[in-house]
Amino acid sequence: MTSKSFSKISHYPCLLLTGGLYEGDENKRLEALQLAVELSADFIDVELKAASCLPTLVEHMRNHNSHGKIIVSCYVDGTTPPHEVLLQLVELMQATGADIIKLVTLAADITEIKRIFSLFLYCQVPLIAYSVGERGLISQLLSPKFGGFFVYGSLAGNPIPGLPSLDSIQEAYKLEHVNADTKVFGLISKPVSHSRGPILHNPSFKDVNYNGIYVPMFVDDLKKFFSTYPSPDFSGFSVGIPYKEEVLRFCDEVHPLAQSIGAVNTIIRRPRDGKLVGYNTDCEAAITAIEDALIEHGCNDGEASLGSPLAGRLFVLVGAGGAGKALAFGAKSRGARLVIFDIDFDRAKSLACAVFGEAQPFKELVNFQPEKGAILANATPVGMHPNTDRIPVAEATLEDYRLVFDAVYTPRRTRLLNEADAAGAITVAGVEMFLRQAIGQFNLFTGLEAPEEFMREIVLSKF
Ligand SMILES: O=C1C[C@@](O)(C(=O)O)C[C@@H](O)[C@@H]1O
Repeated sequence: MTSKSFSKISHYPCLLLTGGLYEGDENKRLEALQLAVELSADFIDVELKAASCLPTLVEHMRNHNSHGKIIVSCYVDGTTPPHEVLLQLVELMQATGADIIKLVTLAADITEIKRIFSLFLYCQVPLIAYSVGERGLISQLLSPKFGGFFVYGSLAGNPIPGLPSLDSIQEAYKLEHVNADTKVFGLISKPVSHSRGPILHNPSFKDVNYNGIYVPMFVDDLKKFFSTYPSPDFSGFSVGIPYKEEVLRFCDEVHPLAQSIGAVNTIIRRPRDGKLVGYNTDCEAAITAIEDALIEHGCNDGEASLGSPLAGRLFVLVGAGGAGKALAFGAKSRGARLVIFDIDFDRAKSLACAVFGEAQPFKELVNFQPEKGAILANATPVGMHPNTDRIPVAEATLEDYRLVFDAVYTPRRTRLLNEADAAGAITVAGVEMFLRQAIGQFNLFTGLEAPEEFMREIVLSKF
């Protein structure tokens, strides 16, 4: 059976079974493994390619009264093979007599990971299975939920794409608490590794004793993603760049505020019917952060009697994408007057039209001189890590703004905020919006009240 299934597998065109990086002599390899036995190793990892040495190794273990376990491992080069091929490979590895088997693939798309998760149902010995690469990260982070035997992490100072760091396994993801009942939440974005969401949401779940995990999901194709992971295990999502607008099409229902904004940053899978319901928590997050800062600085004069310190003020918005739309609708709802700039003038015009504002060509931004007391809001990624020396407006124009807000939150203090500060403006950092939108998401994800002080503490100490 073994040789037959091996020949079937090796005929799969993309399946190259590599034997790790070892290129030396097989006897030397066996000697090293035997030495591991003599040193009382708990686990001894043997490449599938070298599995013919197992009888000798097992004999050696018996002679040394070893209680170590043998892991037979295999790295599949290329993209994750089809389900049947993976199953045959698992069978082949089981047939070596391994105590534990370990299968590693390279994920070209996050949807491939479903095939990895399904292996845990079939394998008769403990299984370690994961995909490396940024798109494969959930295979490791969710493996304790689906039945994986071990999670591998990379050492500090030596990051490996797709392997979580050992620190994050404990500190951020708290994988020791993940089990079959854990509800999965994730940030759908591309790129995704910049997000601080996991550092904030996971400890907050723990703080209120909620059995959930929040993971980065590098998604290339929304349609494929939602059709591959329709299970109630995947209970909710944050939505990041570039998907906040496109994702509306995949929601069964959209909250009226998100619908009028035309952008969703939060999705809940409604437990009673499995429907995906979209919300926007960015809007209130950004606008209340700006309002609170104005009030704190005594700027609730003039038309503030209308209910908001933004009422009647000029609100200059740079960027008319997902975050920009949320800011524009929020500012409009508070009675501000909007001027909108976007590199795509048509996009600026259509947003301006929706909020009864004015669109101006992007090239005018460098010379745009606002009236005194205006608000400037950056909703573009300009200035975001790693391009931290960039600034979306000319510095000379900053002195007339009363308040400058930057939606970018990595770094915490952007060049725009530093320059605005120097020019005497009140500044509101993107982390404040990030924190508030996350609090809104937490409430929707869990149905519980978010531990706001605890979350603020994390933002202050870890961001
Ligand atoms: O814009 C953001 C930031 C975010 O995408 C992140 O990077 O964690 C998460 C989203 O919920 C939020 O709307």
